[in-house]
Amino acid sequence: MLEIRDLSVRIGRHQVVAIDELTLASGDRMGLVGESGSGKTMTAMSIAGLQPRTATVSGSIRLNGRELLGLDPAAMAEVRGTDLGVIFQDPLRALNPTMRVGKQVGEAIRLHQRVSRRTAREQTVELLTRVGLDDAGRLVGRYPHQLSGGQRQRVLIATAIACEPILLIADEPTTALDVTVQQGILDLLVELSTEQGMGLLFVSHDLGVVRTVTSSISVMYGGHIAETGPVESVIQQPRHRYTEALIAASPGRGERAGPAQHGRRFRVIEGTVPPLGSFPSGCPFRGRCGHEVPDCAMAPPKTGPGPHVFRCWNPTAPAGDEVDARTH
Ligand SMILES: Nc1ncnc2c1ncn2[C@@H]1O[C@H](COP(=O)(O)OP(=O)(O)OP(=O)(O)O)[C@@H](O)[C@H]1O
Repeated sequence: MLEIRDLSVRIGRHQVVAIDELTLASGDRMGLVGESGSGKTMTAMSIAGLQPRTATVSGSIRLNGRELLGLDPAAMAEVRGTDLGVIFQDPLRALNPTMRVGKQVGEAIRLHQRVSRRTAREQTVELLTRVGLDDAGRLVGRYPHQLSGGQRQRVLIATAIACEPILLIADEPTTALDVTVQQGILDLLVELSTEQGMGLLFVSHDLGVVRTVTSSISVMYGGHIAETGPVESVIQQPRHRYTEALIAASPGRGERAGPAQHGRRFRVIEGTVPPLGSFPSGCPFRGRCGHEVPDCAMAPPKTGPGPHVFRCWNPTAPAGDEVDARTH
């Protein structure tokens, strides 16, 4: 459904994206992960034709066989109103502050279907209810600033899926939201993708979040794709040194951070190990910490030889080692 080949994005003399190949099958959900500045957003924006004016994009981006690169802005806007939906981190910026939310969603519906304003209004309420907004009938009359962050993101999702796109690009859609509403939005994206057979390209720096949403991961590093694969095999057996470092930097080895880890215990052990990448994947201290859990979350060191301090998630750790995960 999405086929990217030889994609290059340059800003001035600086090449910020260089992707040989990236593909997504119909209805699949892929996470695009990587540290800040690795080129995730620039890749996502280039697919949607929303890259900065100063950027030069070349190569090939095909959506359902149709080449997107080279389309004029009007044609690209039409693609965004039909086959492609886009949602961003900051819904307040993406929504029109001067227009009631009902009208914004209604316009997105009317872009796609020739229906009367009245029908569009009815469909708007249905759509807002579908994205989990209770009392949609009342919310339609509000302006974006009169909604909470979570409600705004749901409105933006409703706008993006109004045209029943075949691909939804979601760039850090929950990063700006309170942790208590994040999971609801993530669940909604998975649900919509499954129900509508909609592909999802989910951009995030947070492996834990990606793990709960997507089935595959592409790891970006310095504008390149370092590796691609099913989400669990990339996390459990990273092939690229950079992926290992990204996992190490992620709390609980890709597990969700925040309340989900609250109350879990870990032991801190120290030791010297060879430089990153030169020991086999898995825990170099397996056995020494006194437990053998199947998914030992021992994180490899970030760089160089030790000594390194390891945090070992260990559900059977003795009472004395109990630590609140959130404070570490
Ligand atoms: N408008 C811009 N003008 C010039 N350079 C830019 C612009 N936007 C991004 N860049 C550069 O392009 C590179 C890739 O940026 P991009 O925003 O795609 O990274 P990212 O992986 O999405 O990071 P983050 O997670 O912080 O959003 C970086 O080197 C960044 O400095």
